[in-house]
Amino acid sequence: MSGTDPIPAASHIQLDALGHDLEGRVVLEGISVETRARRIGIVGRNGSGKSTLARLLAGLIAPTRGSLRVNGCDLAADRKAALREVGILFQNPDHQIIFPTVTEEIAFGLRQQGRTKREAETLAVETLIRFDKEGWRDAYVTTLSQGQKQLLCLMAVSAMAPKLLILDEPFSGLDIPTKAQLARYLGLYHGTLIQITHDPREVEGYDEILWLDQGKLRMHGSVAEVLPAYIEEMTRQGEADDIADLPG
Ligand SMILES: Nc1ncnc2c1ncn2[C@@H]1O[C@H](COP(=O)(O)OP(=O)(O)OP(=O)(O)O)[C@@H](O)[C@H]1O
Repeated sequence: MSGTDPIPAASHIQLDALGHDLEGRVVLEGISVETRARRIGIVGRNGSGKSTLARLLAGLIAPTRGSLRVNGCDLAADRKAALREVGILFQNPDHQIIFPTVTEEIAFGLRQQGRTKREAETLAVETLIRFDKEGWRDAYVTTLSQGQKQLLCLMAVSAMAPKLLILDEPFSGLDIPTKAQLARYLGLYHGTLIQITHDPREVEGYDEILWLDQGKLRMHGSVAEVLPAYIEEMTRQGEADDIADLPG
């Protein structure tokens, strides 16, 4: 990637007694957090509510209870603000990509932000150049590997220049070299980053960690405060056998 984005101010995230139900089940409850940290990790076991919190933070769903603001905006109510403030990368790029070619895919988000067709295409090409991928301009998405598709998603979201980027385990299915390469591209994103993971190693260098446990905020603090306690608890739970338990 050549060139870097200007460094924006850190995002202000405010969650106040946030709760969310899915199909009548409480999935998140009583989450209160205020932070301006630049690198935030959200850790927790499978089913602890991490992806639901990511979707709430991106304004893709509205909270059932409480409130959520990013840079003062209620993103679920203000679609324009959501497109300006937040980008999200999902685990499966096939759930994110909707256009047949690389340039069309990158241009789509820019069109959603209100740019003209010509502006969107110009910015899409500029983004490809910034990532040293100009050769991908007319490539068909079906010809890309999973890692390349994730890079396309990262380019598409970067083109929109969100102040907050949420990663919902986008690299979890990729091999180690592909992961490392994508992490390098990601290192050049200078906005606020929230990474969802169950693997504490992925967020070791982060500023703050939120630990979700069965839909509740178990801990919020520095890496040094939260990760050792999380690892100890995960090790303890690994020695038990709750995999057979079905939700009540
Ligand atoms: N559409 C849905 N309808 C009903 N329940 C759901 C739905 N999506 C998720 N859930 C439930 O909500 C809970 C939290 O799910 P969520 O995907 O947010 O957790 P997660 O921490 O991201 O899990 P994982 O690490 O496995 O992705 C789980 O018990 C899940 O079964």
